[in-house]
Amino acid sequence: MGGTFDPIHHGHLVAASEVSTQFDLDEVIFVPTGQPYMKNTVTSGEHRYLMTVIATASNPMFTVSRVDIDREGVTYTIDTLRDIRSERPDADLFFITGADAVAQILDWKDVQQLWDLAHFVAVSRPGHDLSVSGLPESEVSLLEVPALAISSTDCRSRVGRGSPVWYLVPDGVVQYISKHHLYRGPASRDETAPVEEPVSVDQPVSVADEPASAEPAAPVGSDRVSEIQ
Ligand SMILES: Nc1ncnc2c1ncn2[C@@H]1O[C@H](COP(=O)(O)OP(=O)(O)OP(=O)(O)O)[C@@H](O)[C@H]1O
Ligand SMILES: O=C(O)c1ccc[n+]([C@@H]2O[C@H](COP(=O)([O-])O)[C@@H](O)[C@H]2O)c1
Repeated sequence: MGGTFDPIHHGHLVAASEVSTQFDLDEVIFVPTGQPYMKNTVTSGEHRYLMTVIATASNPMFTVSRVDIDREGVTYTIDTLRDIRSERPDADLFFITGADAVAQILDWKDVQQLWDLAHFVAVSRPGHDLSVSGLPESEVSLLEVPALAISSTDCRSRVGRGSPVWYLVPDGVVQYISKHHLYRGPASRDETAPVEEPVSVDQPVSVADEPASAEPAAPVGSDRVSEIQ
């Protein structure tokens, strides 16, 4: 599953879990993009990679690949799939994508060659039509997944204006965002969103200031999570 993951949220995780079950996958590899195509990334690849590691650590079937963040230049899925293929020459590869992303797929780089490298699974997403016309049925499967109206844009915007992101993203990711002061600057805010309490860049933001009773216990995770946090 490729994505900017800025930050990774439960919409990504539920989609991956559903596809994994429905298609009887052995592993789901989350691949954070390097420099995403036509998208302004506000957070470094390393932060996005580590948040993805934290979010997936409790599921032994979930792994995270650095192939895109370690490759220079714009990330294209053709390169992602070639790299993953060279690491796993005998695997049947599936590429998981959401309804919004798959709507653009016919414009992706070398799209005809993409079909040879993987089978694509497009999942439903609130606010986006999954019945995209023109997609080759033999190459792209469509799957309805539980509807979670969560987006990374909204998560960044919420942090920027001091609203909680608990339960939208995994607990460890909330803690990582707070500890590393992510998404506090003006560039992270969605100017169309209602501003509840404007915060200045210097002002502490409330993700770290939830009432003690609202603070969940430390997330389940492996040693690598406590090391990187
Ligand atoms: N809530 C969701 N339900 C289903 N699929 C999703 C959901 N959120 C994201 N996806 C899919 O996951 C992949 C990675 O998404 P991405 O990292 O760009 O997150 P995003 O929430 O769309 O981010 P942003 O708001 O910054 O555009 C894309 O294929 C996207 O369509
Ligand atoms: O290959 C392309 O031309 C291409 C163009 C746009 C997006 N993608 C991939 O689609 C995935 C989801 O992208 P995004 O921007 O929604 O996070 C991610 O893995 C991107 O690298 C790929």
